[in-house]
Amino acid sequence: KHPVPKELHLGMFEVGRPLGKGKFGRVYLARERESGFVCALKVLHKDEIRQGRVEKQVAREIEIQSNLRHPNVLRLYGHFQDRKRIILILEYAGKGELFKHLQKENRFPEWKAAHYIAQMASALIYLHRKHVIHRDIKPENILVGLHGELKVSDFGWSVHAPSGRRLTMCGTLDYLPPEMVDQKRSTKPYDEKVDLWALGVLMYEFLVGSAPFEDTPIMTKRRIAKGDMTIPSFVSHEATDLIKKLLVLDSDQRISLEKVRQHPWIITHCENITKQDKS
Ligand SMILES: CS(=O)(=O)NCc1cccc(-c2cn3c(Cl)cnc3c(Nc3ccc(N4CCOCC4)cc3)n2)c1
Repeated sequence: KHPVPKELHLGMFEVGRPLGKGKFGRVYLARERESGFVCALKVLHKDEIRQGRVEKQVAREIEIQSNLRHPNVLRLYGHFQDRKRIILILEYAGKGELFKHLQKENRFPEWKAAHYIAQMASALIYLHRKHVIHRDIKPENILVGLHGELKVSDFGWSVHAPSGRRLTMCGTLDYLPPEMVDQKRSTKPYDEKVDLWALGVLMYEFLVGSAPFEDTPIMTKRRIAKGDMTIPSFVSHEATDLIKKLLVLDSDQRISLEKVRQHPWIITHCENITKQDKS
């Protein structure tokens, strides 16, 4: 067993391999000495946070995520800091980034996509009850637990894989709802219904393997504002029906999360999930 270099020990933790790295820091596998508890440590560098002028956002994201308890929301157990760094103690998601799984499989079979969408609907129902709007639902911000369960993981901090990610990734427009794309038209900046639109984009991407409005940045904005997308014929009628009820330009007309969970497409594929999880 190779000794972990001294400087990597953060007091009570033994720090393991890096899991991912990005703009504001790296994520490491770690184990808490006393208990042997395995977790992930996200190390944020204070000077980079200061440069990025995102101190308030970091505080808010920590505040939000530490108060959340849901099987499909990645836990933030705590955080601590030393002179140079802020370290977040996060739940370890045993199967890594959903984005990687989607990339490898191209697109998911309908039963798997339905299970994932049902879990996302449960997570969003929980978040919206706590008045948290995720605002950034996309495969890159979702991790997979050891038993294949989804974990909404990014409350403001996207961590990028060491390996190449989709170029459009940083600041992709694909998931933006019309009310945020089309400034003049937007009466209210946005409310929790932006997560419903994003859930529709996510469902489309799971089933088709690409986002519904994927195009050049200019064209993507135009197509989102018009809801200009085509659903391939290999997508089932029930799935097509649900996508169309989520990707509705008028946010007030979008299907509710409760109705998503009761939709025939979800029911036929997730007999047990919806009954079990009444949270
Ligand atoms: C190439 S990749 O799949 O490793 N992606 C790199 C990457 C980028 C950003 C954040 C993470 C990340 C963050 N995590 C947090 Cl926060 C909690 N658990 C994880 C967490 N867990 C994790 C669990 C397993 C794996 N493996 C599984 C076997 O195949 C190689 C990847 C990776 C990450 N990963 C990983």
